[in-house]
Amino acid sequence: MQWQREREPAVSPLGDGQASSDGQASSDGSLPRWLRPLYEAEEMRAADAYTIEQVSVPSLELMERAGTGLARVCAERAHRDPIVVVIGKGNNAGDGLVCARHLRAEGREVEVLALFAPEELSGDARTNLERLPGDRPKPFARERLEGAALICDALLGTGARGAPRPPFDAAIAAINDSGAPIVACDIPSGVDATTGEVPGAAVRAHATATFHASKVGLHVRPGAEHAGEVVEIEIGIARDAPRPRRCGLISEEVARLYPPRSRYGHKFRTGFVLVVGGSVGLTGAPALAALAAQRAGAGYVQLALPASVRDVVDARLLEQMCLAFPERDGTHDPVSVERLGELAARVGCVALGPGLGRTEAAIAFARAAAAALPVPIVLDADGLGAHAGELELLATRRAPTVLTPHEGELARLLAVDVDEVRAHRLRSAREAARRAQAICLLKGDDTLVALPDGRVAISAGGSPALATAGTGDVLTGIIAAFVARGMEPLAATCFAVLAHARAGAAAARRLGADHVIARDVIDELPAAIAGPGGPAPPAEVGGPRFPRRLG
Ligand SMILES: NC(=O)C1=CN([C@@H]2O[C@H](COP(=O)(O)OP(=O)(O)OC[C@H]3O[C@@H](n4cnc5c(N)ncnc54)[C@H](O)[C@@H]3O)[C@@H](O)[C@H]2O)[C@H](O)CC1
Ligand SMILES: [K+]
Repeated sequence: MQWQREREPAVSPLGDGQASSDGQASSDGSLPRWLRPLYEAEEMRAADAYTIEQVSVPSLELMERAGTGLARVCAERAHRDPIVVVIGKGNNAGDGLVCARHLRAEGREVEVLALFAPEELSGDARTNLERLPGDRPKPFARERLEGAALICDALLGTGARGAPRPPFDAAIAAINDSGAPIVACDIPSGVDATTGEVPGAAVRAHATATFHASKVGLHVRPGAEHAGEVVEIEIGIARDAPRPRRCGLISEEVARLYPPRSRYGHKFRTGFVLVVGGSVGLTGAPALAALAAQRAGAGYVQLALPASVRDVVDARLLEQMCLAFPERDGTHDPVSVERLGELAARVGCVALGPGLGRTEAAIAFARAAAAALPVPIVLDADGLGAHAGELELLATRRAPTVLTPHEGELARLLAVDVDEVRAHRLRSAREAARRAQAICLLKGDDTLVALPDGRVAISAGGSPALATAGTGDVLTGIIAAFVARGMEPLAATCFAVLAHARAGAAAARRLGADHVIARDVIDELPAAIAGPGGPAPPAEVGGPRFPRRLG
């Protein structure tokens, strides 16, 4: 298995192994089927233009459907009147005007507040201004929001670039200050639809009615925190219009790629994981990663530990094999890399880094081990720290690499400030993936899984209970197990993110989100991996196999 590089056979980390059997496009740079496509602004514009030009659907018709759906979402959420629709001057404003017309037609009291004079509106928006029955829009003023039962934000949509300029910024602040429920038209004004970045003022919506399909920016923080509930509105975009190629939401369908256990498999073949880490005082992390790997389906799990901590870890683990390795300053000695390489030859995946420590020896060891190991690795925790500012070192590896940083670790890897990563999560994850020629998983409720070619899988999240110590080690163990079982690295990483989130949510339901600890997440893994339908054993392991008698 190799990364796609010049001069090397093109084997995509997206899962060509499944491409033929599952019919999943991947090697051509499109998204696999188990990612639910998310649109960037430019991709949505292209799909829009295709529908208008190739299928001859008038742009006004698309706007009509968009505004009709938006009105439904507003009506559902406004339990009294008046509803206030605030408009800018582009097509987003046009959708808002259609929405206002439909709400008035239903007998709702609707006030339209405009930032611009009618002659400044775009063509379709102006047409819909002319079609608006009743009162004309009033110039926007903060006081006019007082008493609003609901505000519809139709200021800026996918056509916006950069921080909202005056007068948008002040209007956005006033909308947020009003205290009224807010429904955003397509995207909360101020959120970048392509990146989820929020470079200035941005509306904090309770719900977003987004047209055709969801946008990237509604699922990546900080934009995701502004979106509220996301409602997709069908507007009749042509079926064969260009589809997104860069980002998608990890869907339940990825679970189908989890390989069934063969009746004839022995413990090594059902997934052999080696956890390399541990140091004096840091023994829990490798133990958690190892336990998680085995619960996630690895048939055999070994731990390579510095000699003096071996017995400590061994006393906690029954099913996993703990090996003692040469030690320096309480952690692994770089001299042991050669032995590690020999050991790893039979291994399906190495989890490198949990509890390794940050001494000079640890750093030298992690770098040498990552460079030398000829098998897939998941690099976590101190294994990542050892590569701070040196991501390029990983690009020469000959087998897949998965990096699993949180924002602070990614900042150190890229040698930038953590605020920079926080504000540009997509860009940062892509940058690390490109420089390391690796999969870069950036943790968060909106976990991002970036590939070197810029494609990104995004987690739908929903598991705040995972914000507790040790859950990162658990995630590392799950990824390692899935890779060791033979899943392609991207599918393995994404399914691990999904299973981890499901397990965290299940543990929270059982114990309360504040009381979940990492071990509880491991306990929930079997059900989380099996999914809502329960485990699906392949026919060949469906029960005892007795010979059938004829006659
Ligand atoms: N298929 C669809 O999804 C459909 C979408 N529709 C709606 O159209 C908008 C996109 O419309 P567009 O006219 O391209 O852009 P906007 O309405 O977002 O506004 C652009 C407008 O704002 C100015 N501008 C840009 N950036 C800034 C800034 N930072 N500060 C201030 N002003 C800015 C720019 O100059 C323009 O004048 C989409 O979101 C949907 O709501 C269709 O109606 C139906 C099909
Ligand atoms: K908007």
